Amino acid sequence: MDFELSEENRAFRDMVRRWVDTEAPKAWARELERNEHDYPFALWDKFTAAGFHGIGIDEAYGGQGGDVMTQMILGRELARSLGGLAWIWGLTSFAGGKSIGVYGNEEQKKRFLPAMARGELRASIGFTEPNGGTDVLGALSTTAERVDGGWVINGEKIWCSSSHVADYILLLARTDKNVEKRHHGVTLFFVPAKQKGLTVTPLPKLGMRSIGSCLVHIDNVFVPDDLVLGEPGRAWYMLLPTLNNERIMVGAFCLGVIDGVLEDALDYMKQRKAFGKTIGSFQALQHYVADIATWQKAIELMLHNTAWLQSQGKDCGMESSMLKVMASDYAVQAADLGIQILGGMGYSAETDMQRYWRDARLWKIGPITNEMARNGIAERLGLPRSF
Ligand SMILES: CC(C)(COP(=O)(O)OP(=O)(O)OC[C@H]1O[C@@H](n2cnc3c(N)ncnc32)[C@H](O)[C@@H]1OP(=O)(O)O)[C@@H](O)C(=O)NCCC(=O)NCCSC(=O)CCS(=O)O
Repeated sequence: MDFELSEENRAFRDMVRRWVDTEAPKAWARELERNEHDYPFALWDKFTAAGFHGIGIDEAYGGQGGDVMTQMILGRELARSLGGLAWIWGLTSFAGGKSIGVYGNEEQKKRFLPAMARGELRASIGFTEPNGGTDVLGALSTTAERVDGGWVINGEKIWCSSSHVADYILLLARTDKNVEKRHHGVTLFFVPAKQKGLTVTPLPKLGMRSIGSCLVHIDNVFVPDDLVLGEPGRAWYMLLPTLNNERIMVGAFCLGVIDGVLEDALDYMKQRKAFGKTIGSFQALQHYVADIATWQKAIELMLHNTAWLQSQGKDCGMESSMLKVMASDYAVQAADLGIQILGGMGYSAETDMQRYWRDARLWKIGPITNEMARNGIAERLGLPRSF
């Protein structure tokens, strides 16, 4: 059994780590995150220059190639400094590159993937609705009605990150109400985000401030047939690998946050003095960092295993939920301890612990609440459905 990354993956990780330290250091990330109303285009452009938007996109379509493992390495390394702003890269990679790459037809791949790889097309997600949250299917009231040459969509979506600057929204809508099960009769559309009938309103929130999470109101929006992804009515089955992929990506981001917390906590403990000693000699604080390092190791192993399962096309529904739950719970706990270790400076906007805490807190809620993810795990263990 080999627990090491391949030589190629190690070289990629080291390259990204160097890139992050020079091009996207923590102090810059702090500034970018703080500016609630300014989407960080400069960061997007740096990702473009580095070729990161092409990671996970097949070379035949202008991408850099790479599988889920490569994406996880990139996600983790970016989040070490950028925290939740790593989603600026991840969103288009997940909602765009991954989705079109997996269930787009040849014409859609040729049309969209090269532009994404070049950083010329931003994608956003429209799954969740205001009255449902995690209960994405139960709350799905956005409908698409068949018309000549396409569909007319009506409804409302919420928490659509970066929709205000997106070119396309990957949108889930009900196209058939007469179905046996509620996950039947739903369809995925790649909706142009700037078109008439779409109203996008950014919502202020606790973390990842500059990313702009939006309410999207959809009023009689026409979408032509060539922007339907996959087979109409069967979107849920297509989506499952991507939903699991998103949970794995969240695991990678949480691990990156833990890396950043541990690095900053150790630096501080080695230089800060109190009661005539460096605080790193205090046993209570040593226990804190020992716990953080233990969580880091456990999540790393789970992340690699789950990403590997998905890269092999194996079922990872339970593992991706387990990873997401454990990684987000521990990332928040780690950042909380990080604040404690830095004391007043941990609470200060001049250091990163508070930013890591605010960003990681989201991942206990989204893309699926940890409570619902645990319900799913229990169900897979053979227990009756609890909701
Ligand atoms: C919580 C839910 C799983 C509950 O779903 P339902 O009760 O409505 O449906 P189920 O009967 O449980 O499942 C239907 C069908 O799918 C299979 N399934 C479900 N989950 C998985 C999985 N993880 N991996 C593989 N297969 C799965 C299940 O076995 C059933 O299959 P059969 O028909 O029996 O064969 C669901 O509502 C859920 O997952 N909710 C979370 C949704 C989510 O992840 N949303 C993403 C939000 S991201 C967003 O909004 C944008 C954020 S951004 O930053 O812009």
